[in-house]
Amino acid sequence: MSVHIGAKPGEIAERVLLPGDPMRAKWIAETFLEDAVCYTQVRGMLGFTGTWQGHRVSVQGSGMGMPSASIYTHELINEYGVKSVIRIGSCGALAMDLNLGDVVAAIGSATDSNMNRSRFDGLIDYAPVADFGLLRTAVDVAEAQGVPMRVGPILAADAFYTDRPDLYDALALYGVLAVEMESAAIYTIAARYGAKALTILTVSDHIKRGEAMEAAQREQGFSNMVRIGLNTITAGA
Ligand SMILES: O=P(O)(O)O[C@H]1O[C@H](CO)[C@@H](O)[C@H]1O
Ligand SMILES: O=c1cc[nH]c(=O)[nH]1
Repeated sequence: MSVHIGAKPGEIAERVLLPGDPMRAKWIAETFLEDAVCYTQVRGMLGFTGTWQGHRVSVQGSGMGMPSASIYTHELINEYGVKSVIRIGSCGALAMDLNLGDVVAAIGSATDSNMNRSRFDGLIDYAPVADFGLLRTAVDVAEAQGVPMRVGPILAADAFYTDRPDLYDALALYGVLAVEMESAAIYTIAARYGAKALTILTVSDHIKRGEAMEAAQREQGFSNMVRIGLNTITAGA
């Protein structure tokens, strides 16, 4: 096992979906995967391996925020040989033409996190971006599924509750679609260690309009996103 994942060598697939919420990992494993087996319960951050249409896939909770997501991304790639990860998350929309339940793929991720500033001594504003191949596949998969998927930049924020909504307004002026809390770290760590990463999100809240999804809406919206994630990560397998 690694420090934070209780799997034995070989128990985790090379392709991993990464929801923030460990209970979403359980729901995905139980709802979509065949023969799913739980390989870790360390800190309650559940992980499962099963098959999707005959292809081996794992789904691992990554927690909330970049410090937590960094730990899981680092250990999956460096301790378990994971080659590609797709974050499957919820987000708050900034763009006025996004609605609750819409699916967003993050081409790149602005961040207010200090993690990358300290990596580059504050001298470079590194641009965390999605793997182009995964993104291109996801666009094709979403189209084939008939699910409209918006592709654009997002913000990975350290704080869920912000004192600076004016900064969100400014980011929206620059085309930033939505806010979540992990993508910049996942993109950066995947790039650093030679793995592929993508973030696909469902709009659970509209930050500017003050709207939030009902529980029933979440399940349907999240199902579209999970199928896009599974079909994308197993494409060409
Ligand atoms: O739905 P998940 O994947 O947890 O993602 C979003 O939800 C959490 C905040 O409620 C943060 O982790 C944010 O990024
Ligand atoms: O508003 C939101 C909704 C989901 N996730 C976030 O980080 N913010």
